[in-house]
Formats: sequence, structure tokens, C-alpha cells
Amino acid sequence: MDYFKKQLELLGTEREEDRQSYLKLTQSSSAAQRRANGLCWYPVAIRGTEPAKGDYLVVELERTTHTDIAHQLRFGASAVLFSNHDPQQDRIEGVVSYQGGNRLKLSLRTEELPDWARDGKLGVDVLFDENSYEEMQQALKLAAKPDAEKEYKLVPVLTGNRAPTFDTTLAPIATRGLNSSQQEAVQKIVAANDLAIVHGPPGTGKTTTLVQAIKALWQQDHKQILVVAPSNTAVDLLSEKLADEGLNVLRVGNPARVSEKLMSLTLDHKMTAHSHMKEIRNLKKQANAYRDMAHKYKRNFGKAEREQRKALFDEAHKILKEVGNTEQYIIDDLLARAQVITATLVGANHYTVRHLKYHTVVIDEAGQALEPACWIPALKAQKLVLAGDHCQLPPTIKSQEAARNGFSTTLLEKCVQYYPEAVSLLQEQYRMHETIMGYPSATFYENKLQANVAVAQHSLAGQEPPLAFVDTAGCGYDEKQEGTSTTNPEEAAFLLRHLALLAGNLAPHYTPETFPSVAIIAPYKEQIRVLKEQLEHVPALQPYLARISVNTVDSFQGQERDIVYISMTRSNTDGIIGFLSDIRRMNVAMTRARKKLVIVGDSATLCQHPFYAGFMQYTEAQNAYQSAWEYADL
Ligand SMILES: Nc1ncnc2c1ncn2[C@@H]1O[C@H](COP(=O)(O)OP(=O)(O)OP(=O)(O)O)[C@@H](O)[C@H]1O
Repeated sequence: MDYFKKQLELLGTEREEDRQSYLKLTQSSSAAQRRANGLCWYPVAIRGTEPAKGDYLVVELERTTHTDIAHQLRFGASAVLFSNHDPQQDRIEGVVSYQGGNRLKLSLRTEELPDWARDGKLGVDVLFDENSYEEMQQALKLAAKPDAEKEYKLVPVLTGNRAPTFDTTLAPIATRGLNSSQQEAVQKIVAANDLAIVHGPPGTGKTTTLVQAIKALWQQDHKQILVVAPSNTAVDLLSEKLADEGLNVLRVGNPARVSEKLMSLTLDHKMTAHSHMKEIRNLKKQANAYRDMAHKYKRNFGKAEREQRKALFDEAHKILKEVGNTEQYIIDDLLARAQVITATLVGANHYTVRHLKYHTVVIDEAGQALEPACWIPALKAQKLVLAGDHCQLPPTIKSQEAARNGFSTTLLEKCVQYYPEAVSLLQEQYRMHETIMGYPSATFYENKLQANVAVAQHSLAGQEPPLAFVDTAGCGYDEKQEGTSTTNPEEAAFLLRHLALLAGNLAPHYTPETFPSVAIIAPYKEQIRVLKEQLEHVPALQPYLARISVNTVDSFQGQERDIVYISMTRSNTDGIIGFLSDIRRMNVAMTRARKKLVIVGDSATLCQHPFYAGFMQYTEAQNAYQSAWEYADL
């Protein structure tokens, strides 16, 4: 089908761009630079080795210095072990099979560690993630087959060619603690024959709703459900909440967050606890003993010794094969017992579960998922539930060409457009004061959002108003171009003075520990750097540093804070607002605030765009418009 041909083309373009930017970042850089970019652990120490089935060796490594650097050595990533003596020659590729804290296990296709691993400093580099692209490509190819519709029931539905149907005779489902739009969503999910969509604006309890819906689905037919999301963090959250509801959850893959509750849901952990595990441990010990014996015969010994060596290795192999079979038995047993399997989109094809099919698949955070990645789980399902908010940030696309040609339009967005009748909009939100909610609701959600009574009027101590736009027009706070990014140091300084004033007003009501949480958000990375730097030098804010986080809009998606400041940064005479014109980014930024939202920006620049002009009108109507001039003596 042409539809999938186009998707394959776009995916190819994106893959190439992604690979190029990876190469640019790694090729001529030192281990220390790659380490700083999160692409390398260096140095690492070997903590143990263990043979695994299929001629693999699992090496456990620990990074001993620079342990606080964020990194991308995640479960499933392709990685390479190298020696600093000759990183081009002395290297061996593998896959990260476990990562937690400062330890990781690397599964290498070798029987024994090469000699170079014993001298010189060792490091591990993340390799470009070809595997995820391969899986996505594979899924698209399957869906593109001429008779795909016979095997994959959802293909015509998800490509807009066959409207979804619903069981209209379904009796009302009893749920506890849900509001009416959440209840309707659960009803629609259970009644759907092929597709249901949950549109969850900020703070509307999308996760709460999904968990209840998954419970209801299980109760309906006792069929195993696959629950997936694009990020490990989202999968972790759902896994925990589903387990809290008493469901038997199996988390495939490696959680991003280390928590005991979460670990107990993983396949690894459940395997360790399985009754057949003792047998495996004994067998592995035996295999190791045979290998150790074999190693005593060096390769350059005579014929008889070589034969002896081979016989011992063969014996070890035989045992490991048995280990493999027993492990498979345990895995099958655990899989069969799970009511819900959770994984990332690509993780749905993890070797332990890739053969499974499900009646229902649920994709959460579908607004953040690349379409080809959604096809991986979608091809395993008779019925799909998509949940997310296409009015918040779409997935990040590396290739501008692919983005221009539609790669950033998600499957969620398309399905909402094809089938509005399949969509349940969650309407009641539990986060924002109603004045903060008002403009996003009018612009993105047809004014349908309501604030739950508990939050509608909640505010900071001292009668602080919930909303302010502070206009810097005419102040001469001009933006500066920093490479591909933008800064506005004077706007940053003003924002921090404004926050310091607020902190002073709040101080009598709170201790530094109970002080409201604060986010300072800017759309540009360089402006974040400037804000962080300046923040260190504002004495009035020092007691509250632990309560203040400064970051880009994208990194705050899904989070909330009591107070949010947004530094709009752009201020120029041409009215150029760059990627601020992607108003979904602003939707995310504005809707992080619970009790107070302060936006600092230059109206003369911003108002060239109707979204910001409208926002200015809204703030005026709410009596929330201020000029920075009013703070001249700050
Ligand atoms: N029916 C409800 N009654 C009371 N509180 C609720 C209800 N539904 C959700 N909440 C509360 O609203 C908050 C947000 O819920 P949840 O985490 O499920 O939302 P979400 O939509 O997934 O969040 P996000 O906006 O980050 O995607 C939580 O504190 C939750 O307890």
C-alpha cells in the first residue's frame, strides 16, 4: 500500500539524519567528550562474567568515576566495549541486557573475554540505535503486504479506511471514583470492537482512567492485555499503578526508575523468584566449572589436550542449552500467568514476547509516539486503545525534511481526525486554578475543560493572583542569537527579580521546606543556561533553590509545579518568534502551573502571532496584564 511506502520513506529519511547526527557527535570526539554527552561510560571495571545461551557471554561492568552524568546506556541499547589502548581494534559489540545505578550488563557474542580486556582502561560506548529503526521498518513492511488486512485486522481502521464499531448493547460498567467523562471513556474503551481513543488534556486523570479501563477489560473477558508507551518512564508509572490495582503485571525490559515495587514486576526479578531457578543456578555452576577446566588447556598444547579442551567446551555447551530450555519454560510460565504485559513500543518486540498476540493493546502517551513505532504493537492486536493529547508536544523529529512531509503527525492525531466518534475527551482537570486553565481550554479544547472544585480557586498564601503576563515591550531587552539557540539575559535577570519579589511576599507564610514548588521554563536551551547561571547570584532566592527547577518546556511535559515562570526569550523588531509558533509547546508550558503562572515576554514581538495576541486579550480581561515598567525600581 502506498500509505506504508510513504511511511517507510519518511522513516528512512529520519534514520539517516539521526545516524548522521550521532556520527557527528561521536566520530572525532574523545572518550571524555562522549562521556560528557552521555554516550560513554569510561572508565569501567569488570565485576563478573557469566556464560549465556547461544554462545553469548554476559559481562557485568561498573562505572567507578563520573557517576552523576546522565547517559543513554539503557537496556536494549547496542553498545561496544573498548580498550583505550586501541579503541579501533580492541573492541567488541554487544547489547545492554541490564542497567541499574552504575552497573550494567553487556551481552557479548563471544565465549570468552579477549586478552586486551585485561590491560588498559576499558570503556563502553552507546552505538547508534539501529535496532529500534529495524523493528519499526519491519512492522511497516508487514503492514504493507498486499493481503495484510487478512492477518492484521486493524490496518484498514488505522489508515482511515474502515470506521471503528462499538457494542451498543453493553451494560453500563461500574467504576469507583471516576468522574463522568472518565466513566464515559471507560465505557467506550470496553464497548469498542476495534478502536477507542482517550483524549486526556493536562491534569485530567488520563492514567487513572486507563488503569480503571484496563481493569474493566480484564474483568470482561480475562484476556491478556498489552500496555505500551513510547518512554520507559511512562511504562514504569503505568506498571506500578496497574499493580496497585491488584493486576498481575509483567514489566518487560528495564525500568528507568529504580524502585523495589517496580523491580518486582520485571521478568528478571520474577525469574529469580521462580521455583525452577535453583536448577538453573546449579547447571550454570556446572557449565562454568567445565569452562574453567577447558581453559587450563591452552590452544598451543598438543592434539590430545586440544581434544580434551573441545570435549569440555562441548559439555559446557550442552548444559547451557539445557539452561536455555529451562529458562524458556520459566519465561513461558510467567508470561502465561500475566494479566497485563507492559513494555515500550519497541520493547513489545523483545525476544521474550515478540511472538505473542493480544486481543487488546493499549498505547499511552500516543501523542508522543512515532507512527511506525505504534505499528509494532498495533499489528499484534484485534483492538487498540490510543491515549494521549495531540494538543501537547509531538515526538521529536531529527529530520526537518521528514517533519515537513508529515512524519511528525502522529497516529493518534490522524485517528482523532478520521473518527471523532471514537474519541472520549476527559474534561475535568485536577491541577490548575481556573484562570490558568481558561486560555488553553479556549484555544485547544473548545472551552470544554472544567476545573475540579478542589483546584478551581486554589491559590498561594497571601492572596497571590493566579495569572500574570509581564510585558517587557519597550524595555530594550533584546534577544541574542547563540548558534542555533537564542538568549535574552536582561529578560532572564528581570524574571528572577520578579520571582525574588514574589518569594519575599510568600516568605512569611512558608518555610524553605514547605515553600511552593517552582518551575522556570524557557523554550531555548541557551536561555536555560543563562537563567541557571543568574539564579546562583540572586541572594533572595538561595534559601529556595531546592524547590526551584529550571528547564526547557519539553523536559516538563507530564509534570506540574505550584508556580511556573515562563521566559519567552524572543524580542526583536521583526516579530520573528521561531519555534514559539508551535503553540502546542506553549500549551504544555502554561498548563504545568497549579496555583500561579507568570509569563514574561515582549508583546510587540509575540503579538504578531494570533495565539499570543489572543492571550494578551485574555490576560487583560482577567486583569492579569502588567507592564515591566511597573517594576522599574526592581
Ligand atoms: N476522578 C478523580 N477524582 C479525584 N482525583 C482525580 C480523579 N482523576 C484524577 N485525579 C487526580 O488528578 C491527578 C492527575 O491524575 P493522573 O496522574 O491520572 O493524570 P494524567 O492525566 O495522567 O496526568 P498528565 O496530565 O500528567 O498526563 C492525580 O493527582 C489524580 O489523583
